[in-house]
Amino acid sequence: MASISEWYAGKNVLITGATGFMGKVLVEKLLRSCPEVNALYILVRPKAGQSMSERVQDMMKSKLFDRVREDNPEFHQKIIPISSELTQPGLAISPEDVQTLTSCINIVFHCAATIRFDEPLKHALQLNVIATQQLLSLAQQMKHLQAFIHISTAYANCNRRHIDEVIYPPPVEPKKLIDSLEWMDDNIILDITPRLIGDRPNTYTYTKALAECVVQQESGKLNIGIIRPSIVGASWQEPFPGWIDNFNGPSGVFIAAGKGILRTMRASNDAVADLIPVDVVINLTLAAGWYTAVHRPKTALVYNCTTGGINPFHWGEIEHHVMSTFKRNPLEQAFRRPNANITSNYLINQYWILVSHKFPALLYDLFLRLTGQKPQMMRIFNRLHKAIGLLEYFSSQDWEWNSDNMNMLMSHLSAEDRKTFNFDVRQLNWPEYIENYCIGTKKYVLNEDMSDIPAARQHLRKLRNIRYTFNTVLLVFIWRVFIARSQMARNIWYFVVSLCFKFLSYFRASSTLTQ
Ligand SMILES: CCCCCCCCCCCCCCCC(=O)SCCNC(=O)CCNC(=O)[C@H](O)C(C)(C)COP(=O)(O)OP(=O)(O)OC[C@H]1O[C@@H](n2cnc3c(N)ncnc32)[C@H](O)[C@@H]1OP(=O)(O)O
Ligand SMILES: NC(=O)C1=CN([C@@H]2O[C@H](COP(=O)(O)OP(=O)(O)OC[C@H]3O[C@@H](n4cnc5c(N)ncnc54)[C@H](OP(=O)(O)O)[C@@H]3O)[C@@H](O)[C@H]2O)C=CC1
Repeated sequence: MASISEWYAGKNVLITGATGFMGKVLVEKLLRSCPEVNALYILVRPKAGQSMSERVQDMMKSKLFDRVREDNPEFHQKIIPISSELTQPGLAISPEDVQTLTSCINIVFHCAATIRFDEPLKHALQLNVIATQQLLSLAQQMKHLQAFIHISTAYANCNRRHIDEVIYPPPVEPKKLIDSLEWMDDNIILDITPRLIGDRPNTYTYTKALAECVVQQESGKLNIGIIRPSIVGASWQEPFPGWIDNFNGPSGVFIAAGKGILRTMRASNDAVADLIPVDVVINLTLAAGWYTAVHRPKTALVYNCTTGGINPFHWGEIEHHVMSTFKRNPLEQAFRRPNANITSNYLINQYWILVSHKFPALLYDLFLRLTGQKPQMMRIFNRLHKAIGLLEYFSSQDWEWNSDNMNMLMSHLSAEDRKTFNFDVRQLNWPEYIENYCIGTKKYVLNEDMSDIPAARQHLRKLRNIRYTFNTVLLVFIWRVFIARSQMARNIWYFVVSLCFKFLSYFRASSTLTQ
């Protein structure tokens, strides 16, 4: 049987969400490990004043593509951007492009989605569900299509504790919801959203569950695979360790902790931190594409792509390794020395928010005002609290995912494919991974230079001295207020001093006797 890269040789691949975090890694891996692939058609929209082609040019220039560029400087010729806005009817693809896609595509990877937890329901539905529906209709017209791979999330069914590799009944019939929301006013939708999402924490997980159902309903005669990654983090090995380019999920939390801004967060020390490296997810996705096309399973196969059941690591351990990495490799211009703690206790967390977040922010903003600058720290903390508030649901509890299909897929790979498309997370060394992850946020998200680490360490020493000075001043102040003004405090103070004196005299006398 042909190896995975042999199978991709000569194939035309359609990718949605190719400008996103996972999409980019998918494009890079395909070009690097399947160099004979014929063409990658990517659906891209213009954004933030940049045209579609400018965005694709920028993407190809990024560091992520360094290894591909080295192997094949002409790699960009294999990337064919197609203008598309997924929220528009017909995905806003021109009739000529539809013609091209339906006549040549062999495999589709659907990565595009809105992953914002606070997305209004109507928009999340439009992108995560209706766009998926439209893409499936387009796929039905593709004459040479061999597989359709949909990227879902392991948290689509996070209202269950144990999650099997099956498509669960949807919380509501997607078509009925689409029809109802079409005529409803935005304010009414906002009001009924909590009732609709029920025991799911946000519109993201809710619409991703509906999307899985749509994939099942609209699949017709297509060969379908569904990948459900848990919390996707920086790369483990490929194209180089620690690659990450966004603030999503844990990355933003790590950065905020490394900058000394985040001091406390609600999370359970003992809960499994189900992080999965992005290269693992992409290797599994490509292998699943190959398997789906070659073996044509009778029903859509779901792959839970998680680490918790295979090689568990906990939030408490993550906290320890993140802090120790950022102490050794500090971020530039930290606000305070990194010292974040997680706790599952609501009141303790609120106390530390007050003492370690709000109070320093107030002081710093006061300092900024006094020096004629614009106060900004309180605003930053408010945004941070909103973001971590949305993540706490995932860091405070455990889920169990069945991963039989992931194991089954691995057993079908040749020894060579298992190396090239490695998704065996038993080999993952967590402390090393977390260290590379944190360094990756420094290098690739914040674009900080590793050669500036001595200066960053010097800055941390300065912050430590400021803290010591501040604590000393505070102590003297307390002395003045309480000890100097109250007779009882003075008595206690004299009692403590005389006790220390007696202890010292006793210690001196006994050490003279033993000589
Ligand atoms: C040591 C402790 C260990 C414990 C550690 C526990 C970790 C516990 C993780 C659980 C993780 C679950 C993950 C579920 C698994 C999925 O299924 S994955 C899907 C993951 N999705 C996400 O993570 C999306 C979550 N994010 C959101 O929903 C929205 O970004 C938020 C949080 C509501 C914020 O919205 P917003 O205030 O409108 O801000 P947003 O537009 O996103 O960003 C504004 C700007 O701030 C920047 N920014 C965002 N965050 C930051 C930041 N932290 N710092 C600096 N800048 C930032 C952005 O880059 C952006 O810059 P510009 O592009 O404007 O230049
Ligand atoms: N990141 C994670 O931790 C996890 C992600 N997933 C799933 O993986 C997939 C990819 O996620 P990730 O790469 O992190 O997400 P990103 O937000 O990084 O990427 C989303 C992609 O979708 C595209 N997109 C969004 N809206 C539109 C639109 N209206 N028209 C055209 N394209 C659009 C974006 O394009 P543009 O650049 O133009 O905005 C971008 O390419 C998603 O399906 C997500 O649900 C699952 C589990 C965890």
